[in-house]
Amino acid sequence: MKVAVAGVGAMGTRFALKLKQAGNDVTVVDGWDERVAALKQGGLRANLDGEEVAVDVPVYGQKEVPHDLHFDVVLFFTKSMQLEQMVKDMLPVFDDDTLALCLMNGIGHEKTLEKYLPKNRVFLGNTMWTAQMTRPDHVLLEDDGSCELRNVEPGEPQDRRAAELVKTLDEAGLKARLLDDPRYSVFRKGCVNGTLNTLCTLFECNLEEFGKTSRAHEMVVGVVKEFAAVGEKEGIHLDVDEAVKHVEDCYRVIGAHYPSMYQDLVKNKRRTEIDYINGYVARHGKKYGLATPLCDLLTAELHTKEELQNAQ
Ligand SMILES: NC(=O)C1=CN([C@@H]2O[C@H](COP(=O)(O)OP(=O)(O)OC[C@H]3O[C@@H](n4cnc5c(N)ncnc54)[C@H](OP(=O)(O)O)[C@@H]3O)[C@@H](O)[C@H]2O)C=CC1
Ligand SMILES: CC(C)(CO)C(=O)C(=O)O
Repeated sequence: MKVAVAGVGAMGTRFALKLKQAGNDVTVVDGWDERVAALKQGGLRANLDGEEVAVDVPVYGQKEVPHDLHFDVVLFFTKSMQLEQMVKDMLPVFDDDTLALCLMNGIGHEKTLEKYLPKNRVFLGNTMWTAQMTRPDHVLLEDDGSCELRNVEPGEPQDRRAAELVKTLDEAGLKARLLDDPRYSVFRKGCVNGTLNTLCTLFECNLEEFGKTSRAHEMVVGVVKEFAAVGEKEGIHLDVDEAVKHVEDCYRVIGAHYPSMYQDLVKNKRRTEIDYINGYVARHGKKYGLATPLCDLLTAELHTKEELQNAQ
């Protein structure tokens, strides 16, 4: 499959590397100049499950992608606030049959994609893999994970193409699964990020350390209930007990991981994706007349921490 990975930080590198190693034709695109220069010089370099690997792929800066390239799929892995600009910059390479796949954290990304692309070419999901930039030229890829996706609009040929995408990702060792409802999956993943990313960033700890604290369960249940209430208004009937279990399973499966939001703010002094996670629930709760006190407070606290850290 001909794949462009648009946004090749930590997670984009995991997907690009694995897809390339499995024999796909992979091109990478990024907007961070230092990263692009490092990729052009040394390729995709990572510690992948304890082994140092370096793989050469075509690399383009976000503003210099040749318009005559063709891809079967563009896989978006920017930060949420960078997605819209990346979609606009990648539009010239979209042919009539190019698919857009977004597995990023955050709720509502399909709306951004649908502003620029026909709905039947928008594919959505999420990933439970972990990844971390160690330097602009190197990524750490450890832990077990998975990913899941589906076309947002049911029908052919997109149902068939979703199955093809899942097969390609799965054959690359990315443990892919075809979803029934991608928006359900995004809300369910939102529960993981709205609890673990946000709270581990505030408390500056990893998942396992947070999970061992005495009030962790109470906080997780409270936040998940707010995601479920907003989801309900948007036609998503989240199973709260199952979503809480999904969150709490992370303490065991990827306990040593510091969530991507922690990496952004605590490690790199970067702005976070909070407005697309708890912030989404807080904003939409207001719109639907629902009280979401925990998400309101967590969003305000994260922004305050960004301000105190002078995050860029
Ligand atoms: N990492 C993880 O474990 C997981 C990540 N995800 C999701 O995947 C998507 C992509 O995230 P991820 O791969 O973690 O992103 P990264 O943290 O690797 O970075 C993405 C962008 O942030 C900027 N940036 C990051 N670090 C630095 C730095 N040290 N100095 C300067 N700029 C920096 C760059 O963009 P620019 O310079 O243009 O601002 C870069 O292209 C997100 O939606 C995330 O939530 C999902 C599951 C797990
Ligand atoms: C790996 C996981 C699930 C941890 O919350 C994540 O999505 C992240 O780090 O952003």
